[in-house]
Amino acid sequence: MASPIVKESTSPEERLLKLLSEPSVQSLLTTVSRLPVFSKEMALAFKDDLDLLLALKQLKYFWNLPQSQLAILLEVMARQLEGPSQAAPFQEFLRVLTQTPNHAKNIKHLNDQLPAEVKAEYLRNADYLETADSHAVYPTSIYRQCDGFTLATKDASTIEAVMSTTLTTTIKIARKVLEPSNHLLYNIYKPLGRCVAVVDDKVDAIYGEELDAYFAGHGIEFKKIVSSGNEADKDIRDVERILVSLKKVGLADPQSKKMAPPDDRFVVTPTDLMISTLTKSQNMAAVGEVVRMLDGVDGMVVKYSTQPSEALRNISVQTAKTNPNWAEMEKKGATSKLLEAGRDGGSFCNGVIWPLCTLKQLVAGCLQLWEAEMISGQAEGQLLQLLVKFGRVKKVLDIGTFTGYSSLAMAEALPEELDGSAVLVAGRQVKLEGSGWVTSSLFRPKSDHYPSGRSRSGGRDQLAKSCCQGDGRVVTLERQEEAAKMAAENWASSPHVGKIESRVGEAQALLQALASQGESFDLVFLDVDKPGYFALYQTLMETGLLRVGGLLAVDNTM
Ligand SMILES: C[S@@+](CC[C@H](N)C(=O)[O-])C[C@H]1O[C@@H](n2cnc3c(N)ncnc32)[C@H](O)[C@@H]1O
Repeated sequence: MASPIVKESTSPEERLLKLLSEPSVQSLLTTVSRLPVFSKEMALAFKDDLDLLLALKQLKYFWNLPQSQLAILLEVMARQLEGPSQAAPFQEFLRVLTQTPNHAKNIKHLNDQLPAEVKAEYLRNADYLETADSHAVYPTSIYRQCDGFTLATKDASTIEAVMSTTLTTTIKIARKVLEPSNHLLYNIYKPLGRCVAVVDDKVDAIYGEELDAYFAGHGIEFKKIVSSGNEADKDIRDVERILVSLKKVGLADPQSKKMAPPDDRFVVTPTDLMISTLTKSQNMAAVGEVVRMLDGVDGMVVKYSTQPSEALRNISVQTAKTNPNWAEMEKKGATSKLLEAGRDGGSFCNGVIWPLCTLKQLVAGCLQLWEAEMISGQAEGQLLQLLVKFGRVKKVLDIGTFTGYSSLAMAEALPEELDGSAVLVAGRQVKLEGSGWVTSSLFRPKSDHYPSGRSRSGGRDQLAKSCCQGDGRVVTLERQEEAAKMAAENWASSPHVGKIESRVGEAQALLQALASQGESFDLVFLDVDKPGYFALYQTLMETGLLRVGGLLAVDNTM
């Protein structure tokens, strides 16, 4: 069995592939994978060689075992069946294999590198096991086996189910386990890459240093969770504390993976806030259930609410994709300030672009993505559209443009026809009565709007005015020139672009200017820096910018 692994001229991985391609090894592995290794019969059959029984119990799962663990198990097999001399080559092979970066990767990952006929044979076995003994190819743990079956009446009004779980464990009583030459712990933890140990403070006081030295000496990451060894402290709270510590080092029940560790949770939305508060609570079982429910809310809303237009979807995608530019621009001095979420930390934004950038990426602390999170997105966009339609709104003030999502969402819901002199059509073209087609780039904002300083012809001005000051209109305010620019690019492909007028500057100053022009709006959407809300609210009320009977929607207030 050992011959393929002793050819020292080839890499350990190549030797392992050779070993797996050996007909006798392939036959051994596929046969063992089909054995009922946890059964009483099997235990009794190997009662005189428990080391072999233990190796077989694990070898059954060879497909999902780390490469180095397979090497260890084959060494045990060789030793138990053929004697120490046959096992020796495996020890040397294990030494070189564990120095390769991939030794902790599962055997099934080698699949594609195997010769075609060998690979086909392993896959045939995996296919067979998938139905005959699915746990053998999809184990949740190699120490646990679950089974069950259900019977149902034809109309499924009665269902009878039987379920079982079988656990197996190995207890070894050994001396000098922490001596560097003792491989008992090494054989278990080296293939896994790390060891997490729960020890009481007495054990830590006596053996702590030796434990540290053993794992450090073997190059195995070691995490120690020390708890009180006093009898008086051993109650359910101690168990909970240990479980929380295990979760912190990344050992959680795979079923509860969605419950992000509290320290990592990036708090953005009110839902996040609830989740992070709950996960810090003590009663983890009940809390876990609630957290999972809350965690699913955003996804559910996105999935089941009306889907956004292509143009709005593109804004989400573009914002996520181009957002890293913000930090770059900040470095180059192209923006004067980072957007408010990064500065005051008090901004709550909607997490609707989560499908595009995962929470993990956000947690990675990358400010750029944090900023991308400021987009209002699908759920809020739909609500804003609903408000516009139900309120028969014609004039909207959008305070906080960012990359233009809320402006376009509301523009889409506004009445289509403007003032009769121009009709918006798909794409970027408009038809003037008595004239040909003209592109909507003619709807260039006024010089104090974004983008500023471009030349305009009188006719174009008139057209821009007639469209922007027609029945359906969104005026949107943004302090960041770059954000406003991005928004303008995002709207460009929408047939509703002509309804949007972008103004760049501090919201308070822009509001005063609008008020002095005698403007008033049916709907105001306030979505800027949260500490500034109250002053802006006062201006809106005192200047009449929000018409009597108008509607004020304020983001992130719940
Ligand atoms: C939460 S985002 C707006 C999101 C946007 N409504 C959407 O639908 O995607 C807030 C935006 O307001 C801008 N902003 C924050 N405080 C401002 C202020 N005082 N005046 C003008 N703009 C401001 C920020 O630069 C940022 O782009």
